[in-house]
Amino acid sequence: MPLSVAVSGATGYAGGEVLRLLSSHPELQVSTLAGHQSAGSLLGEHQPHLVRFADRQIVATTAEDLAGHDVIFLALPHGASGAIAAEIARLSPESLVVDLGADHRLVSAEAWQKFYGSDHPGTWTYGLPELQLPEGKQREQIPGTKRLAVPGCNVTAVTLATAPLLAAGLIEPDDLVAVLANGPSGAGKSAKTHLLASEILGSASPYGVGGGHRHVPEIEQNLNWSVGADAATGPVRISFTPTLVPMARGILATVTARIKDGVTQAALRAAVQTSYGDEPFVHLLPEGQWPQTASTVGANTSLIQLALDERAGRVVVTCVLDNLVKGTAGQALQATHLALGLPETLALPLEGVAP
Ligand SMILES: NC(=O)C1=CN([C@@H]2O[C@H](COP(=O)(O)OP(=O)(O)OC[C@H]3O[C@@H](n4cnc5c(N)ncnc54)[C@H](OP(=O)(O)O)[C@@H]3O)[C@@H](O)[C@H]2O)C=CC1
Ligand SMILES: CC(=O)N[C@@H](CCC(=O)OP(=O)(O)O)C(=O)O
Repeated sequence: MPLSVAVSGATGYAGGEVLRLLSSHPELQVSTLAGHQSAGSLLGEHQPHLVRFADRQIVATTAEDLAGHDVIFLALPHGASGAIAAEIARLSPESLVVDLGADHRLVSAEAWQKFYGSDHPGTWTYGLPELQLPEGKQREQIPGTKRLAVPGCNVTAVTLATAPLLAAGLIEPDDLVAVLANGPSGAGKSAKTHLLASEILGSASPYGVGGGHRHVPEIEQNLNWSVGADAATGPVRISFTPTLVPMARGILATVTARIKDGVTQAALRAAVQTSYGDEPFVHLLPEGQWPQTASTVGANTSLIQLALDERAGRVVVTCVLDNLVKGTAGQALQATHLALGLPETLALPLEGVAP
């Protein structure tokens, strides 16, 4: 018998993508769709592409309505999942709760307070299966967990690009620079002036510049883990600059790092290939072939390439993914499978829809 699922944030980009991926899932069946302002309306009014769910009514997001399902996806704005998750824990402790927002990702309460400006809601099992740790992968922490905190698109792309090189000791941890091209869907569906078509078409603009973006502590946390250091006080330092560009979906992350003396291109490639060679969703491309965001649209796939810039003494690593799939909903479903003991790749698309 399929497991029952509730999806909150069903009218949003992330919740909608969870629904798309669940629409023909063999083991998980969507029972409840929850929203906020849309409560009482039909999903088809908000997500016309999700035809199988078009006539399903949206309920308000309450712990009572979400409790009792085997799996509960929380795709809510930052800060909204902490309170409802606490209520769900009381009403429905056996449910697997999967948070697609940031509320339960950070270990450091101090970092949460500084970058999100509220009390720390807590720390759950981190849902990035391919994260390279000094020994093994983050995947090993996930089976059996009842609480999953799934990282978002920026953090996933930068972490996947960098962790294998750090874990292998090939790059300096305190001199990392990441510049990203980001599609506006990463900012969600709710109306924002800077995301109007008239603002983004034919233009590119940086944001969160100068170390202030809330993803800095999360990236540093993950990369500190990759070298076996404390999440908040470890040696990793990154300069992180995202850039809004006119493509609906996608992330292109370019990370550069100072290499340690004597490190070769072959050693850099070997570290990434060793880490991801057996991974279904993360792929190092053949030498000289550079990844394009279009190749991952709709897929739970991340593509990576690197080159040694000998004159600069730095490695350049690029990583692309679809922010709504490997950067959110696909990753959430992948980690959910691991938590439930289902096959990790179930119902997750590997191929994109380019062009
Ligand atoms: N977009 C992306 O690429 C990524 C998003 N995420 C994370 O996923 C989460 C959702 O993002 P996204 O889907 O993009 O956002 P959207 O703005 O597209 O959707 C937000 C959803 O949350 C609902 N909602 C709004 N306020 C509340 C509230 N107070 N209580 C309950 N529900 C509420 C909305 O319902 P209604 O429409 O009915 O008001 C809507 O369904 C965020 O935490 C985001 O950081 C993570 C990685 C990438
Ligand atoms: C274009 C844009 O604004 N993108 C978002 C990406 C959001 C994301 O990665 O989600 P989480 O915040 O849940 O991690 C940003 O840079 O903040």
